[in-house]
Amino acid sequence: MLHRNRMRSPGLAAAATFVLGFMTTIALFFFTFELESDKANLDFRRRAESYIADVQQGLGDAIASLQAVNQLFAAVGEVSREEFHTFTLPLLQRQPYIEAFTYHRFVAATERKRFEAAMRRDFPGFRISEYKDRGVAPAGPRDMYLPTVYISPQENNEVRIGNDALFHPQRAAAAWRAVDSARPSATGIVQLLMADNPEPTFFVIMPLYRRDMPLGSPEERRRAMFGVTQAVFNSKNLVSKILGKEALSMPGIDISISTAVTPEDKHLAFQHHAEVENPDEPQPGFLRKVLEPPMLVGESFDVGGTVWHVQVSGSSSAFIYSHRGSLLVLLFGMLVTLYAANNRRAAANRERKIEQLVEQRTAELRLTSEDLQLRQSAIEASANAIIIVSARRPHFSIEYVNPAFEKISGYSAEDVIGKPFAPLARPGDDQTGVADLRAALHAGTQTHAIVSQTRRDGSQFWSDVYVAPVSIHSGEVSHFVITQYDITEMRRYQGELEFQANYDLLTGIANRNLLRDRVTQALTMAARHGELVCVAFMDLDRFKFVNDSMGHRAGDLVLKSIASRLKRAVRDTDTVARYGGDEFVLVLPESEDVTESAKVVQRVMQALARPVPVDGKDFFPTCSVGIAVYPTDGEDFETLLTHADIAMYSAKEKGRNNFQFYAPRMHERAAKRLRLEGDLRRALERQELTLYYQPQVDVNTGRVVGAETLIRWQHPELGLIPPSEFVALAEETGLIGAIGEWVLRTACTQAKKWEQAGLGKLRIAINLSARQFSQPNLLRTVQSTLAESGLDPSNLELEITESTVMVDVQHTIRTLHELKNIDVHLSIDDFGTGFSSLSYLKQFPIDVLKVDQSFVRDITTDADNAMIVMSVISLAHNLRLQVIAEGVETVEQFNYLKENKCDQVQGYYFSKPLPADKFERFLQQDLPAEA
Ligand SMILES: Nc1nc2c(ncn2[C@@H]2O[C@@H]3COP(=O)(O)O[C@H]4[C@@H](O)[C@H](n5cnc6c(=O)[nH]c(N)nc65)O[C@@H]4COP(=O)(O)O[C@H]3[C@H]2O)c(=O)[nH]1
Repeated sequence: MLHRNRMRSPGLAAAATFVLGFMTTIALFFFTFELESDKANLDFRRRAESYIADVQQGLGDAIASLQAVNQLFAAVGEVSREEFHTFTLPLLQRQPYIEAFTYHRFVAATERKRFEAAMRRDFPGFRISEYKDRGVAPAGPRDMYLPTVYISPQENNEVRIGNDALFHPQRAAAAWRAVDSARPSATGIVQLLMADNPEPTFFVIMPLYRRDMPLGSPEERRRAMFGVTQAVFNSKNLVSKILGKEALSMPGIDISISTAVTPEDKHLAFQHHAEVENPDEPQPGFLRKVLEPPMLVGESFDVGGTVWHVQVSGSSSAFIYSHRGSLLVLLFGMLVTLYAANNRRAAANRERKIEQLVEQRTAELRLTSEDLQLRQSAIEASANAIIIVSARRPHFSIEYVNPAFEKISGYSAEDVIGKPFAPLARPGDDQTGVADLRAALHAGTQTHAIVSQTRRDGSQFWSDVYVAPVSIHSGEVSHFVITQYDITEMRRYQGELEFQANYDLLTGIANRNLLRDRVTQALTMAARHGELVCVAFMDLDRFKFVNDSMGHRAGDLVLKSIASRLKRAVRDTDTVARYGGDEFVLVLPESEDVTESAKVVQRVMQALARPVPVDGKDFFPTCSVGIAVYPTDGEDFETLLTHADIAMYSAKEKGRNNFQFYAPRMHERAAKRLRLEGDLRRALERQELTLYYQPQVDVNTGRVVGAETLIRWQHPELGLIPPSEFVALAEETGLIGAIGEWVLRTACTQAKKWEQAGLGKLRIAINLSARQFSQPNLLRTVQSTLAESGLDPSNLELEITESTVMVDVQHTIRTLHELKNIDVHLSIDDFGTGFSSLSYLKQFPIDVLKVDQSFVRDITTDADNAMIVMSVISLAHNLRLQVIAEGVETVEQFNYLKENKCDQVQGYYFSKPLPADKFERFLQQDLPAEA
């Protein structure tokens, strides 16, 4: 990957392209350069050779002209000066590079004078001369002279006439060489002795021989010689004219011509340097020097016995001119290279960006793919139903459902794909939620609604439906994601919670919360319409006994039954509420007067009074009712309820099973009761409770056989309080448990003391409350107390009221048997007031029936009561039970009981209940106790 990235580096790619392009360009450049060089060389060589040929030709032509002059002399013999001029002047015009043609005659020293004399005819003062000190002087003496006779053009050259050619060594040499060889002979470049401007000059000399003389050898030729013709050339002009302006203006071409008579005697005949095209141009650098190898063509040829060497060389200007193509190639190549490199870099950049983009997209796609898989899995795994519906297809048809949908609705994906979303498809569905969903789908907005739906099996379920619009590409909504939360359970639970918050779970009627609401509502309405509202507080009489002795299940049954009776007994507009335990509240709104409300309450009480069958036996519920009326007894819920409660206690105090309207005075009693309750809690520890004992007398012997223990409360402020004022309170508050144990312990201990004191074996009777009797630890408590006190169990009698034993007969039988098993005496108290049946009585392992004092009270005046007492005594005896009558106050009562075989009696007739010490004295003084 790293390697690939490196290859994709735009810089490297560009560099590689540049190097490749550069090398190609350089190769092309060199290739083109080579071609150009070859061509330039070729051109140069051709041109140079052409120049050399021209020079050679020109020199040849010049010599040919001289030969023509020489031929004139050969042909004519003696040539006059005019003929010479006539002949040579056209030649000079035609070949301007020839400076002059001359004719010279060999003049021996002997002939000098004659010759000079002859010449003076045309040229006065003529003398054979020579150059000396930049001037002309008569020639010095020598054997042979070769003076100029004719010179063409003569004008301006007359001074040269008579000049001895042999005076000049090079010319002399050339003259003798020409004579000896009979060929034209050229001097090398010589310096004209007379010329102000020392131009490079050379002479070509041709010999003239006398006719008809042998010329076979140099000697013969010397003998035949009489003169020479000579052409004077200005080599610079000569070459310039031969080559012409065109050649000499050729840039980059240097021409150099030198002549040499001998290799040592070499002179420059012509020198041409190419013109510098732009003198300001910098001099060629190293590269140019390397690239511009010198081009050189040189050739030597013979001109009249002189070696002419022509050398043509190429210069830089010729190079630049020649290598324009390769430079263009180089320039163009470099431009193309740079362009290509730049393009490559841009392309590499683009490639890299594309690759990066592709990699990024690939990574994104991978992530997206993983992300999609995760989301798909999440959707599949979701516990909630997820449905995707099309926003474009008609009826918002379903495109996808997840497994949770299938599980919740019972429909498979195949069932619903392509079909409309069910709640929307159900015609006539007037649920508000469905309407909201439809509206949201049509509007392309999100919403949430709770709707009821039908499962495949037809069952209903509730779902919280969320609709969210989704757009895949454009901003247009393409789909909706519908999420369904099955809230059936939650709603049920919510319903339950709401129900629990407002209704009593056991009975299903209103609880305190709802009661408060209903009362508050009723009060608001009543205040608006000037009506009354009655609040009736009902407390079941003796229900706690039912609950404690028969168990909670039985108690619950009773409460349910009571609640349904109450519901049925009132109007729909009335409220029946369970306030707690066995307390119920009736709210009777829109009452016009209290009499009407009182009638309703009475009707309710009657409805309640019917027996409730519980575990095969009938419970006869009664209730005590307190009524508070709005606005007289209070204007708010709390006040009305408190006052109704107080009135209810008043009803209880009035013997239960009645109703009382609240009266302000009740308040005091209620307050007292409250205070008593508080004081009673502390009474035990403050030792304010005390026991009184009432003697029980054997009817036949008249002796005290036992004592009933009756509790008293020595209140520090209220004085002695009878049990009727606090035992019920102790029952209701549960204090009876501790108080009962204290009574049992104190009484047993007291009886043992009396026994130990020699007052005889008295049987101590103790009242057991219903709550005590129903307590599971009763047997253990009795056993331990007997053990602690040391009292013989047979000396302990436990009194249980008839109503208590009848609450739960099975429990009674079981408990009584347990107590009987430990040899404790058992008696049924208040017999005749309850609803005992004979069959039950037979099952109870009891010893004594205690006739309630209400029967005894009228025994002598009320035949019915007398009859009842007689029946009870008879019944008891039949069951081998003893009978004790309580509340015996008169001798008549005693006698009647005695006549009717009552076994024992108890009452004020013998003694009121006495404190222990008094009872002890009573035993000692009034009746001798049975030893
Ligand atoms: N008018 C009249 N009354 C007579 C006569 N002889 C006895 N009495 C009263 O009759 C009640 C008999 O007790 P009970 O029926 O068991 O009725 C008792 C009993 O049910 C309950 N009680 C008393 N002490 C205790 C106790 O220690 N525990 C429990 N659970 N209840 C008790 O309180 C009730 C009332 O007790 P007391 O006020 O002591 O009233 C006693 C007694 O003082 C009479 O000749 N004429």
